[in-house]
Amino acid sequence: MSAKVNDDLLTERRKCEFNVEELTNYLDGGAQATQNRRKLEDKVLSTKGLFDEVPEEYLSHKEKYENAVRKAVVYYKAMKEAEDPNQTEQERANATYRSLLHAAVFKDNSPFSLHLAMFIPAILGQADEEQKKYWMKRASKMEIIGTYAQTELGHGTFIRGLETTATYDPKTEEFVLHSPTLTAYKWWPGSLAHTANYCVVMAHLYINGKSCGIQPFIVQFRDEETHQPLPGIKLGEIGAKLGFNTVNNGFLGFDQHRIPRNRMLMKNAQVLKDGTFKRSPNSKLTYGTMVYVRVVIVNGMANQLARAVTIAVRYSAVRRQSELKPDAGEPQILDYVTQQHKLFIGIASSHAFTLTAKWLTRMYQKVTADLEKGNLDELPELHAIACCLKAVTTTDTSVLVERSRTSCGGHGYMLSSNLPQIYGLVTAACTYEGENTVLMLQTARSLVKALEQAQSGKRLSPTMSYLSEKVSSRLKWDNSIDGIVKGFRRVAYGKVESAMRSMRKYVRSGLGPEDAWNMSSVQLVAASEYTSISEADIRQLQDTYEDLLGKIRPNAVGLVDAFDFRDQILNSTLGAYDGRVYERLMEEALKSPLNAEPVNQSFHKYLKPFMQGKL
Ligand SMILES: CCCCCCCCCCCCCCCCCCCCCC(=O)SCCNC(=O)CCNC(=O)[C@H](O)C(C)(C)COP(=O)(O)OP(=O)(O)OC[C@H]1O[C@@H](n2cnc3c(N)ncnc32)[C@H](O)[C@@H]1OP(=O)(O)O
Ligand SMILES: Cc1cc2nc3c(=O)[nH]c(=O)nc-3n(C[C@H](O)[C@H](O)[C@H](O)COP(=O)(O)OP(=O)(O)OC[C@H]3O[C@@H](n4cnc5c(N)ncnc54)[C@H](O)[C@@H]3O)c2cc1C
Repeated sequence: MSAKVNDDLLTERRKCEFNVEELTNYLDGGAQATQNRRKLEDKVLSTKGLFDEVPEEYLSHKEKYENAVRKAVVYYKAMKEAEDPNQTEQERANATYRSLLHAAVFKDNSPFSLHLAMFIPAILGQADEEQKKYWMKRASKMEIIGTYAQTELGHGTFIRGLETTATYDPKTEEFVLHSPTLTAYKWWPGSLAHTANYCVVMAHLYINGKSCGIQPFIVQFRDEETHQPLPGIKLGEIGAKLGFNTVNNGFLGFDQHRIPRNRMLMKNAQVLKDGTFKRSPNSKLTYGTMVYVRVVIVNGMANQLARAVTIAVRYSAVRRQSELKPDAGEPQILDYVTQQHKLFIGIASSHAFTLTAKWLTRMYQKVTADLEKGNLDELPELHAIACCLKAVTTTDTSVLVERSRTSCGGHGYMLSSNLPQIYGLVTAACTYEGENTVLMLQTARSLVKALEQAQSGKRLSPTMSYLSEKVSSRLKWDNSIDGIVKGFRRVAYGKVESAMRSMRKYVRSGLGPEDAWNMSSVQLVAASEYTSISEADIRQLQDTYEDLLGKIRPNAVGLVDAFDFRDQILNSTLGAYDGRVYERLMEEALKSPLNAEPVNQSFHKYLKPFMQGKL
């Protein structure tokens, strides 16, 4: 088949009104960063053995995992070999995140994800200097593979309810890890089942029968040579899931398993040899790894959303369907304004999330640097904002990826489009690292507090200051960017204020504060808007919006080209740069194992006897 680029895509690219490369450079952080990223992609993607001969989706559960481990090893080595010693670690990480290189290798996700995304960050954030030096030497070279084991069968959200115990034995200077009940089993950690041999375990520390809160421990659970589970360890895989099937999520139980004292990660709280417990300056510092990952997730969502809309926009430029005007031929489906509405929000949101992620990362770096100096002032605000942005970006991305999928009609339902798998990946993020409703309620908690402070005349931090603005009852609507931002602030203020009024009403009616909170929690998460925007304002806004869709239309393909994803990274029959959608759908269909023989054996075994009444 010819490698000619689809004519419609060629026309779209000619129509584009802006410099695509310039936008790509902006997203990468400069022209040099774009060149470096492309060099990295060239090197890694030319590695032998990195790709599947049989599409991942035709493998069994076990084969998928084994194949993913094979590829993870090749990929990790290729990444190491491609490292440019002249780049900083941050520059290398930026290039890796931006390109989504691992998506070329795994349609699902890597069995090493947790080692990189949580085990290493947990050591960096929770270990003291000596521990960090020792463990990072091994973990950074992957001499050991680790995961983060917090969630249990009975508790994920409520960390203080975790049942795994770590009881200090001063006689032997050891901790005894134990799972007293079935619900105490660790349940969910990625890589845990068959990949990792170490993990950071979050367990309830007891010294002399006294609770010392939830603390992190580094635990070896498989032999480094034989990979057999160690004595006192019960281990397995949790089974098939909507996605994440190559991540190897597992369960883990302890039966009086002993570990040396220095395996408690002691940056924040410490246990001395004699059993003296030294408290952390703030018990929530133990939750630091989660805060870090919530920050990283925002950037991850921006990139995954960009990938999904790239596929859907290119497909929508190639696909022609129905009639808009009689005898004018079938239009590209991208000409339907409803299609533009479905997809252009995805492009815009991806850019918004990218900018938000940059801002949030800077805030995270500042607060972390302050923490190192013993200043914890901005930790609560970082927590509140990271919770909210993680929840909002994962929820929106899930909706927008699913919309991208359905916007491709039937072909979007094919696994070969890769849209269902992208959905599987992003919707998982609505649950992991803190279930979204729970995280929104954490943010609501600090908003209510801030409003109370504003009402008592206290100064608020810049991110919350809109709660102290004098709000007139009738907002004069203004369609400029500033006006829209003001409108959003007004709506946000109205939501917090109405939720608070509702809580006060419940308290006056005799409910305790916790019950009043629960009764008002729907409002706290997404209160009906007490906004004073009128119907006429909305109509005007809608006109502006439709006008903007028309302005974006000629640039839509350019905008997604600017994300600059390689075909291998899109990994999709519908989204490739050349737009050979139909050819690719047929090529992929022919790879189905059911097409290997003209008559399937089930005909002779079942169908024929059934149809001939002999069964
Ligand atoms: C080669 C290079 C390659 C590079 C590649 C690199 C990797 C690529 C990376 C790519 C990107 C994507 C990654 C993909 C892979 C990921 C895979 C999946 C990972 C999934 C892992 C997980 O899924 S792992 C488990 C997460 N599990 C949770 O997430 C539990 C949520 N549950 C809670 O987090 C707490 O349970 C909850 C609710 C706060 C209540 O905690 P609680 O009950 O103790 O506290 P209360 O509610 O009582 O609150 C009391 C006061 O504490 C305050 N506070 C609470 N937390 C605070 C905090 N953190 N900091 C400060 N303050 C805090 C609060 O604001 C109150 O303040 P106040 O009193 O002043 O109002
Ligand atoms: C793909 C995937 C990978 C994961 N990887 C890991 C890992 O590597 N390591 C690890 O330790 N864990 C991991 N997890 C577990 C994950 O962190 C938890 O599932 C998550 O924190 C949610 O907890 P839960 O399952 O207990 O949900 P629950 O808290 O039981 O949530 C169920 C419902 O109850 C509601 N709810 C709960 N509490 C409240 C409340 N206070 N107020 C209002 N509503 C509430 C929730 O909103 C939700 O609707 C993973 C999960 C997934 C899906």
